[in-house]
Amino acid sequence: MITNIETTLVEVPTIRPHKLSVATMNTQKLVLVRVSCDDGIQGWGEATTIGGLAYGEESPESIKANIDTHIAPLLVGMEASQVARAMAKIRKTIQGNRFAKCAIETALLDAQARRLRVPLSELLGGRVRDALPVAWTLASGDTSRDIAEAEQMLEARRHNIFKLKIGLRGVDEDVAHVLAIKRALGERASVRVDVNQAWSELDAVRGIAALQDGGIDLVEQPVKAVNVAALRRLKDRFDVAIMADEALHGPDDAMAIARLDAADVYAVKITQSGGLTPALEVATVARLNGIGLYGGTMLEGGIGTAATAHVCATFAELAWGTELFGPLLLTEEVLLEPLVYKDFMLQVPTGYGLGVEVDLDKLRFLQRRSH
Ligand SMILES: O=C(O)C[C@H]1C=CC(=O)O1
Ligand SMILES: [Mn+2]
Repeated sequence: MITNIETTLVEVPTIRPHKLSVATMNTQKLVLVRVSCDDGIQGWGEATTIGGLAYGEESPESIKANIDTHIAPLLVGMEASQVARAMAKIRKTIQGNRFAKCAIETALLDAQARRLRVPLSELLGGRVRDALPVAWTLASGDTSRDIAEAEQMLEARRHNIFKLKIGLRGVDEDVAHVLAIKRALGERASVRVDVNQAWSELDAVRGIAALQDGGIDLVEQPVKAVNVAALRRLKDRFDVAIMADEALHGPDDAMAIARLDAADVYAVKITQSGGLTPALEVATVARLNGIGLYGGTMLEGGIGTAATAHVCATFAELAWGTELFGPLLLTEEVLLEPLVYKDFMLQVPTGYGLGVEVDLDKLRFLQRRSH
């Protein structure tokens, strides 16, 4: 039986400013959820988002309030091992709140996988891989600093895929910045861009033409999320891969975008999808429509990152790898043992459940420091 659900907000500084077109992050606010059950088993989930309300319509504070006030009371007293039944009740009763639902589903599945003594991936159909390629985002805002950072990552064999955040500056300035980095790294790395919706369609036509010529491999969400028609026109016009990110809010969007043939690649995010099960559905829609997969992040800490890793470990094809580097952007670790990154890959945890243990002392310390 589910006996208690607790949500915790902790604010952690990033290792350097992380500049996106929608926000500059100097800290990240982690939203963590713990579900306790009467058999003594606990499960953890995460509902971290980016930039307060700058990126999406759920804020860390609204997620906490809605879980505490509206979602937890629905669940307490329910049978903890019946995860699908619990989630069906929430999905029927609660509109929206995808991030909150994701954290709850993650925690329930973590608890259930621990109960069954299997890694979470085995509850999701079973893993076909134990390690995932992992990109790093260069977003210091400074070209030479970004190049130095990329060189360090290549040298350490931690990342050889780089995603550049653009859209804050003018198109020409951004293109010059990206192409300078691509020239410096050459064939040693895959260089991709994420515009985070900042461009008009005309900007995108100009920008993508130059990026494609310069050897950039992928362009993520160049135009507004709602403008799926423009995304489709860009996909038709260019050979470079076009990825849908903010346009994807779960399986229904995945279906709609696939019907319009508007993207080459989907960024699968468990939070944006509303949970692990709907994220798997997004991936299935992609597979059935010949759309490539990429494991996305909302720059979560170790819990959300591990959860996505278990999901991505079940994908037969993962042509574009992942960007599951969230914990590496933070100055503080919330896990007792950090996730393992080596040889350009994130190792998918092998222990029961998420396969990660939360450092409760660290969490208390971070909580005190956040207030
Ligand atoms: O993809 C996004 O839009 C959000 C996020 C993922 C990596 C990163 O640096 O920012
Ligand atoms: Mn993105």
